[in-house]
Amino acid sequence: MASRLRLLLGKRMPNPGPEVGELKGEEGEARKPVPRPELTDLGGGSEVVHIPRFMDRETAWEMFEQLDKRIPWTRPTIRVFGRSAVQPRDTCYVADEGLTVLKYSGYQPHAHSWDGFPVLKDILKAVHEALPGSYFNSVVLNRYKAGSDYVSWHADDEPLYGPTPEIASVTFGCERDFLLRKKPTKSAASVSGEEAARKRLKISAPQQHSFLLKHGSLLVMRGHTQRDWQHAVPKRAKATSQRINLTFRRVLS
Ligand SMILES: O=C(O)CCC(=O)C(=O)O
Ligand SMILES: [Fe+2]
Repeated sequence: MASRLRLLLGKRMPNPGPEVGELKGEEGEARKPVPRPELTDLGGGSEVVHIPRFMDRETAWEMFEQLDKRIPWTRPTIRVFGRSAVQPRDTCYVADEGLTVLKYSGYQPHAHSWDGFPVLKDILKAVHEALPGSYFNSVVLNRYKAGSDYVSWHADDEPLYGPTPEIASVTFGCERDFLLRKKPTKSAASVSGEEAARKRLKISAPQQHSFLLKHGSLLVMRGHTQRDWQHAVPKRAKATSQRINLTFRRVLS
């Protein structure tokens, strides 16, 4: 499967070329559209790259099946605002040996070895090929059983990823909205009392961006995105089937 994926990915890489549909063959006939990365500059040194057709649908479904069946999914109890709660999605963690341990919301996931999961090695390889110069050594996996599963607003800003983490997110199965919102600035967060009430009226709603993450897509967050922005996959009543998402990260040594 790895070589098939490589072939598919070899055609699409991130030199912004002409728009889809603009390409012409030698005699001027339209050639097959080339899916190109869509870059969103969030400002302040944060950016998002979205490649909706990173993988072809069929390969992505094969991977979905393997991930669904083979990954040792768990639904751990975590701590949110001082309270225990069952995480509203299944999860798993795979990482190189010897890395600093990951801990979030009072939960320290067991770091499984890549060796048990050839499908993850294939996907990691494809991500590395699609993003020359990037390097990932761990992956957080999430499985959303239906639209009632979600991930709430957060940033993946744990110190083990350093000040400017790059996070590459690959999606399989049911499409879901992925939202980004700007963290409140210090000046807006520190105003209080009456003045705050007055000022609050003038403070505009945080900047937001929304991406529809489809089956076989890749979304990359870079630069200061984790420092300055939060992201979420909210509940969606219309999402009736399973979604699996992999976020590849680099733990610094
Ligand atoms: O499921 C997604 O698209 C995002 C998951 C996520 O943000 C995370 O695992 O930190
Ligand atoms: Fe995240």
